[in-house]
Amino acid sequence: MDKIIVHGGAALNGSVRISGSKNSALPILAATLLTKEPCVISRVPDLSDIHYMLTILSELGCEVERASGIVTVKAEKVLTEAPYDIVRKMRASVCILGPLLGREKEATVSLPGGCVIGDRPIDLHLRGFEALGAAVRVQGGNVKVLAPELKGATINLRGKFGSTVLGTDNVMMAAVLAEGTTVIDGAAEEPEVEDLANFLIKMGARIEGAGTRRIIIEGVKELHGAEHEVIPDRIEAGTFLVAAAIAGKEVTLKRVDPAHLQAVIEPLAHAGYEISNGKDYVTLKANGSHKSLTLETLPYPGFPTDMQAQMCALLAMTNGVSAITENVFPQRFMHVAELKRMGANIELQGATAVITGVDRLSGAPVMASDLRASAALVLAGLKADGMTEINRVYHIDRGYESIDDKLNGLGAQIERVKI
Ligand SMILES: CC(=O)N[C@H]1[C@@H](OP(=O)(O)OP(=O)(O)OC[C@H]2O[C@@H](n3ccc(=O)[nH]c3=O)[C@H](O)[C@@H]2O)O[C@H](CO)[C@@H](O)[C@@H]1O
Ligand SMILES: C=C(OP(=O)(O)O)C(=O)O
Repeated sequence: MDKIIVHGGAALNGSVRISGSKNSALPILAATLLTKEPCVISRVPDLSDIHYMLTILSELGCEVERASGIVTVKAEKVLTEAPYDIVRKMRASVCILGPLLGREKEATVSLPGGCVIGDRPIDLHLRGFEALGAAVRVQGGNVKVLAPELKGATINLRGKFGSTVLGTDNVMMAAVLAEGTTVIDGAAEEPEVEDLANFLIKMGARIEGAGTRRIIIEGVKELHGAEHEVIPDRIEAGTFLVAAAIAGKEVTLKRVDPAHLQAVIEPLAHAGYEISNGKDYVTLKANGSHKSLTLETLPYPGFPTDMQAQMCALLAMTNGVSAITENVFPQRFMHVAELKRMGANIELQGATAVITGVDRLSGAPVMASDLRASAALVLAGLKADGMTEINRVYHIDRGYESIDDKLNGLGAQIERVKI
């Protein structure tokens, strides 16, 4: 199990290339199950979650090849039951249900449990499958979906916390091969859903409205192979923007889509950071003094829950009193106790973190508890006095491609120690 040691105080300067999106690549790889023909996906990030997804595809019988960011999958024949040992390691494995149901009319995976960011039910996914005509059975920790035939339907995927990203992906992937028209109301509007739809359209699917709250799908008889490049990872990009705000002079993110980053750029600009962008880059200059912020996480195009922990780290070192309310996963505050161990002044009031900025944090041994919490600790360590030692780094490797090398390329002083 590796650990990361961040030596605080080094200024970040220069440019960094952002990888392809984890949260796009995962459902897109699952979607390759929808055709017997080969699919070629490029800009696939080298992450442990991607590795798990490729292992699941192999175990289901697909031929999988991977060479420097390009993955080829040929799903000539597929099994419909995913092995528990691999599925349990990654919650996003639930998104193989939709394509298997679409193609084989049945699928079984183990039910994802909750995780440290909170309860993570899949009731909305299942509601969508049932509306398409599937029977859902939960037994022995597995969920089985089964349909003699899938028929288009009107489905509302809005739950009490808003829509569901992977639920929208799952229902869309089942509906592309259903008979007739499916209307998904209350669909998630995240760019990753639109990216998946664009891939499905290249495969021959008929989909309109992805990226809006209403997606309309006309079922087709079969899909064919296609090539697709995954969109840039807006959460990795947002994380580097916040790193630049914490410890940067001038940092440019390359190969990004600035439109996807507005919810992070706007509050940073409001706080006083100088931010400019071109078609595929964003530059942040950390001149002058910066203001505290009041933020709340919301589904896209709102401020992303996947950026909340990193923003907490920045605001912990920003003068004044800030507040962040977590609406999407109200218990997603595992980073707070660890930031407090570094000297942050943060009080949790229900789902709101009230953060009183301090001048300096001090390095400490801290524990990564989930992906974005770990990223927040690395960012805090960039400016903390002394050494921050982050344990359980496997969390960070789920979602960041070489975060240590990329930050070191900007001037950070980070070591990865193999234990
Ligand atoms: C692999 C991937 O893309 N992961 C992202 C995806 O997760 P994921 O798609 O799992 O998250 P959802 O959009 O489904 O969850 C949003 C909210 O809906 C609730 N909910 C969800 C499904 C359901 O059936 N019932 C229900 O009540 C959840 O508990 C949560 O409160 O979107 C999240 C919200 O932007 C991000 O934090 C994750 O990084
Ligand atoms: C919560 C995340 O991922 P997952 O949904 O795969 O747990 C994330 O990417 O921040």
